[in-house]
Amino acid sequence: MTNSTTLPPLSSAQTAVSFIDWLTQARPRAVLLDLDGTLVDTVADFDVALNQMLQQQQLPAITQAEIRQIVGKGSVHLIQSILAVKLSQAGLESGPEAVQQRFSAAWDAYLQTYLRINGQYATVYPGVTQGLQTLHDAGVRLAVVTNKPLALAQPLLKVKQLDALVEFLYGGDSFDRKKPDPYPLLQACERLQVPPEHTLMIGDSSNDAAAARAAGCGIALLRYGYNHGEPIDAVPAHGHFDSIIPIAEAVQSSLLSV
Ligand SMILES: O=C(O)COP(=O)(O)O
Ligand SMILES: [Mg+2]
Repeated sequence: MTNSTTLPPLSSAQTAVSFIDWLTQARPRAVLLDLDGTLVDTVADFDVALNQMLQQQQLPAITQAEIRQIVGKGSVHLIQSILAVKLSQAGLESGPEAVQQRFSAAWDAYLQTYLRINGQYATVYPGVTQGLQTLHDAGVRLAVVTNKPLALAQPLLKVKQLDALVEFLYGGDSFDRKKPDPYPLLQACERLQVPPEHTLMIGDSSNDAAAARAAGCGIALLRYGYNHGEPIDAVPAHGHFDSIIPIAEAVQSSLLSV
């Protein structure tokens, strides 16, 4: 079997065929959804919370383009990476010890601001509400599996009125392991009582793809998200899409066909 990292990039035409093939055979009864870069464009919220923290730390500001490259591996990774980059840009010691020294104060400042503004500047991507409604109406079970901490992810889903369509949410701190580890996806499948081979993960990054692949789930990737600043079409998946709507419609059709 070919290793995922050695698979060549798939063209859109190839992935469209392989997605239909996967759907025909899997007829998915559950869909797991990533949050940042998939359901909600959260970069503008991150912008406010991170720059408030950096100002307090007397470090250089961060741009939204830089944020898009770092989001997706959880908040601890986010703060640590940004402290290292900005300490270095300021010409200060930026090794792990220097980062660790500032981490606690930076984390507190970041969370305090984020909790206050959560969802105010972030926007739900076009097609998300309609796509989730289509899946919900087709009887597909929905859950969110994000690397964002629960304390931020839960209120965000509520404020964006996406919580009614989703049965539950696992955050980056729900378990000891987070994506790209398959563990949170496997836990979600177990709770939904749908086996991974009948479950589709919809995400925006190589993290989501790796977790889904290791769990044995199908994987559909969205091109509008972050993917750590790398081109998403180079990440092997069952399909690459510009909106959740065609994904939801294809899932719905696979369940209707005999
Ligand atoms: O790292 C984060 O905070 C967000 O990650 P997500 O893309 O898994 O929602
Ligand atoms: Mg994401």
